[in-house]
Amino acid sequence: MSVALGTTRPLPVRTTPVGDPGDLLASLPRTAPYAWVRNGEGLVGWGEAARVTVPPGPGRFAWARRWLATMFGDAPAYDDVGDAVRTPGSGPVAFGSFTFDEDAAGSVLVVPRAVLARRDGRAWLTTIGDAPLESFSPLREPGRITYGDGSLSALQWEHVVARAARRIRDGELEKVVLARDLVATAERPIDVRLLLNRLARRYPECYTFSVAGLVGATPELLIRRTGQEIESLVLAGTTARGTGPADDLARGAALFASPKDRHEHECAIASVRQTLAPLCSSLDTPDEPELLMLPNVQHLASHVTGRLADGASVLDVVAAMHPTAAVGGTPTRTAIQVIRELEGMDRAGYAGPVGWIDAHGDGEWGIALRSGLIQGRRARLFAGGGIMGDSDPAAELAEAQAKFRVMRYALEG
Ligand SMILES: C=C(O[C@@H]1C=C(C(=O)O)C=C[C@H]1O)C(=O)O
Repeated sequence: MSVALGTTRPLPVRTTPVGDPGDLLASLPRTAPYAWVRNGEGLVGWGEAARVTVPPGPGRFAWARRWLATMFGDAPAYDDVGDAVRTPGSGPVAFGSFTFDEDAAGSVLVVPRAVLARRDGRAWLTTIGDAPLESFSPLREPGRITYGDGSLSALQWEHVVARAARRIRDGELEKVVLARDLVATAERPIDVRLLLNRLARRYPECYTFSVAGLVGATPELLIRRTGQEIESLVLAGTTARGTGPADDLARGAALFASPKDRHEHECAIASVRQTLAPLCSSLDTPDEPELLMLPNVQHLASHVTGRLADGASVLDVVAAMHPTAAVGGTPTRTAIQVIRELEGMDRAGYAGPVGWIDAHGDGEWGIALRSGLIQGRRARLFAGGGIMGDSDPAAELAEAQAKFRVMRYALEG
């Protein structure tokens, strides 16, 4: 069965099971795709059945929620959204990217015309409308990549870090996350699909994403909602990879024992606990973090699980959580003010929520880290880290450089 999507432009929606589609990312026909993939599972989409720019301001998530209700209806019956698969991510889906700063323009929601998905051995295809789907266009290499400073040079950014650390020592705040940008320019237009393929291959444990030009592979899951169950992976505290297994182990042990990094992590966990607790009937946050080893860095990581007390959608939970202290700071309001004052750049969607939501309010949203904003031949790349009172500017710069490696690899191969 198929029904109308939206009120002004009714379009038929159909979700049907399909055989194993192989590599989801290899199925993308065009260069401006939507993606959310980890370990070969997830959703990819293309085409646009509907797209909206979310107005900035404190009510932006509520606005987005209302827009979704007019598009999908409020908790519709599966038959009413043409959904024969009936699982999180089947039926119509919106991909979204929200700017880090609620006052910045550029948050978007897009309902792709086609979504291909795989989870737990099942695969399905959702289509919206009756027009034929786009045909495949070959992948394009971007050619040579050159890099330039974004808003601040490395040296200027180190000064900014030093100023932030001083303000923390003076007692104005406890933690602030500062980032910088680099501008990459390619010889030819950048084919986002090529970046996605490289990211997913090199960083299978991360969420490889693409929404409206924002592309990356983030290790940080802000929130997953599956019915009443929620999950989050909180990261804060970072060290580089070692020169070999023994060095990795030694660096990991030093990170685990570092009071600066443990304090930084505790700020992030506390902010997540504080925002999730009122929404949950049960919430489990580990007493101690674990080590997450990625190809470029190691992080302190805490896996948080809980059960929602009422019918909050994944976007309601995103609204409550963003920005966590992993990307903002502690206390949140002061940290946001310090970021606005010191960073000297617009973060756009970097460190903002990115992900998808279905018609039943289930979905997965990450924090858009290890990412870049792709526009034609240009890419703005972003990376940063948590600054504490005893932060060493040179070490923070080195940490940001290690994080930039993700997108540099995506561009250069
Ligand atoms: C800010 C970034 O990452 C965040 C900061 C971290 C840290 O300072 O240790 C670790 C993981 C992320 O929560 C980034 O990747 O740009």
